[in-house]
Amino acid sequence: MSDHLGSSHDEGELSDESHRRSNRASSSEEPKSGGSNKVLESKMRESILSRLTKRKMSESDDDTTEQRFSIQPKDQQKAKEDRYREKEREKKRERDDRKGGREGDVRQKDRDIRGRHERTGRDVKGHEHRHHHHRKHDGDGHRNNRSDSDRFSERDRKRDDRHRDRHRRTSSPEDERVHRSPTKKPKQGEIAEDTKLFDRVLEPGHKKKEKEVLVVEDVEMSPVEILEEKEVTEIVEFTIDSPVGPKKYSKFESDPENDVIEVLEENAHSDEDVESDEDKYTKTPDDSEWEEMTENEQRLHRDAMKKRREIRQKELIAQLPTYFPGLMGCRNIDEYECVNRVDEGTFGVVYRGKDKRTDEIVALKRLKMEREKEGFPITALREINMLLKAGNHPNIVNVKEILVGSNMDKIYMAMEFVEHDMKSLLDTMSRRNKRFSIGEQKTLMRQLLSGIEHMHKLWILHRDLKTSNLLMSHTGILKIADFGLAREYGDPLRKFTSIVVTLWYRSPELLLGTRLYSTPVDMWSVGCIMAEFILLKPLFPGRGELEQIKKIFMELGTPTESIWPGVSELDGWKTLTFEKYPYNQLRKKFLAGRLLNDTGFKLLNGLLTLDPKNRFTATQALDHEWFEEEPYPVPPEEFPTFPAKSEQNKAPPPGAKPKQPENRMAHVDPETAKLLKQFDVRPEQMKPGGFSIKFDPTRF
Ligand SMILES: Nc1ncnc2c1ncn2[C@@H]1O[C@H](COP(=O)(O)OP(=O)(O)OP(=O)(O)O)[C@@H](O)[C@H]1O
Repeated sequence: MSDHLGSSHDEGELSDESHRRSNRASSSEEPKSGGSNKVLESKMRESILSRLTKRKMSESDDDTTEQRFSIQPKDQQKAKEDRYREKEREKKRERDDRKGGREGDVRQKDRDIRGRHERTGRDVKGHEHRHHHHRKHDGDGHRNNRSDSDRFSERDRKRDDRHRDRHRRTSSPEDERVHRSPTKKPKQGEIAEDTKLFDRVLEPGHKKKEKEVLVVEDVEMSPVEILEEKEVTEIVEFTIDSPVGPKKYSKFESDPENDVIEVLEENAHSDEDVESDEDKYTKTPDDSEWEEMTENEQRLHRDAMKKRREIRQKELIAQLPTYFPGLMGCRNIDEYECVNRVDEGTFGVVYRGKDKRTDEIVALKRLKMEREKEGFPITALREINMLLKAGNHPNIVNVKEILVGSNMDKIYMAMEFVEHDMKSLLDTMSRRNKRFSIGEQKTLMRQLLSGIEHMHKLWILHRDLKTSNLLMSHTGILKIADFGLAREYGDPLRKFTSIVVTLWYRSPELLLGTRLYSTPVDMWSVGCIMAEFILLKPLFPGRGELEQIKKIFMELGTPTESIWPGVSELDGWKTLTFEKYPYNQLRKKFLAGRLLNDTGFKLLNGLLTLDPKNRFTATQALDHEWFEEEPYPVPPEEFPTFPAKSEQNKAPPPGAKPKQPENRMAHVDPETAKLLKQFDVRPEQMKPGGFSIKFDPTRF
């Protein structure tokens, strides 16, 4: 052997040189003829032999350690194969010994096989080749050793020791890190390399390492070479256990559990310096190994698998996203039937709807979304938010739910339906030359102030109080609606826009451009509304901001620093010059006390105070003596009832024949007709009482 190696070594040096030359030739020059090909072939052969020799010299004198090249002397190859067969038989006998009862059969089988081969003159190469292939693919040898150290033959141990020494000499520190099991100490009779296959699987950098695998040019696969080759780093296939049995993953397949397994294995062993008996069984055996195991080993494996499954379960649970149980889904608008359209304001269309489940009548306000390009409009969000916050009061309209339409740009707010809006009511009364009694005025004012006091206590500014945003039920209950401009305010005040509140109800400080304002802006509006309750028409119907402020100063007098400290600091005051109007002409508007007595006027004056700091708060107004004197506020239920405009387009009584329904439908465009049908609105409901139900399919 050493002779052979020595000569090979010499040859190898020469071969190396010729190999280099042949490489240059093959890379830069095309072979000119068949003769040169032969020369190249022989040079390559020499080169290979030289590499083989070098390797053998540097690594070991054991012929079984260098097995990757099949170009070997035939007798040497034969000798190896014989040794391999013998060793296999030995192992088989050991296994059979353990199995006891099966010993005789196996030996007989072994004899049979040997006899058969002798008879046929064939060696067991085919079989061994398959076996080698199998081993290469699943790291069988490693697992056999790991699962039962007794299976090591004396020879195996010696060889592994040699191999370990060699590996230590040749491998880089990084390789050592990769090959050494970070969590296990090798047991006596068990070598560290035994764990390396799975260590590589579990090693976070193993995939990277795979790329560094030495490519072995096997011209002819030898069964011996792979058995002995402990340095094979290419993991072609590995297994993970599952409750239904081992599962195989090719390295080329995506392994969904791979990452988890890595973590689990690390976790499972990180705090264990000493390998416990159980650890040996955490690696899943393949089918044949499983069959070879004793019952006890199988039980230990099952326990270990169970433990691993539990850890894996915990890991997976820890990866689940946070669940937010507070969010409820919205019902669809289909759950309601549209009875009729009530009105359209600046921010939305309001419909009268009926809950199909409960028959409850509600107001469905469709929030305007179409101008919103990015996400849910902030105005709609504010309105929902503020109403949900403040709506739990008898004088604030109550929101029942939020509904979605056919898509996300159709959002509806279902509110309690309130039959009248104050503006329409006042118009009707004015037309009919009717007025609220003083008791009724007091009732209305007390309800309004009560709702506002509640709102302000919640730090909410309405910022759009006006008669059209006040609703009145058949039972005389006033409700504040339309929180589309409502905002939460704080202390200290934040700057808000001054372009809020419908002009006629806008306070002088807003008109003069202040951005630091608070509840007094609402109280000014309340003063305007109180006057409108009495007069049945707006108090300051300006046609523009300038006219609006002028009208106010004409009635209440142009303020000075002594009347309103700080007025001269306001932007509007600085830029405009106002005519000096004499102090407070308002009383004249109320027919010198016939429409409002002195006490009532004091309240009105307190609300319409120019200086916001001196303006009445809702609580001050509620405590005003006007409410304490006669005539007292009337109970709401004694309020007169009025025909509600929003209900005027009722369906005729059941059984009544619709007048020319076909003709009416004929004038409706197909889309509107479809909607009418969908929302159960009969054609005769379309134009009653001067009301026109105009469905806009693009909006609803
Ligand atoms: N809960 C309700 N019950 C009955 N009718 C209602 C209800 N809410 C609103 N309405 C009617 O719809 C009209 C418009 O409603 P709302 O004021 O909320 O909409 P808007 O678009 O904010 O209008 P604007 O800002 O122009 O006043 C009201 O004037 C009232 O007639």
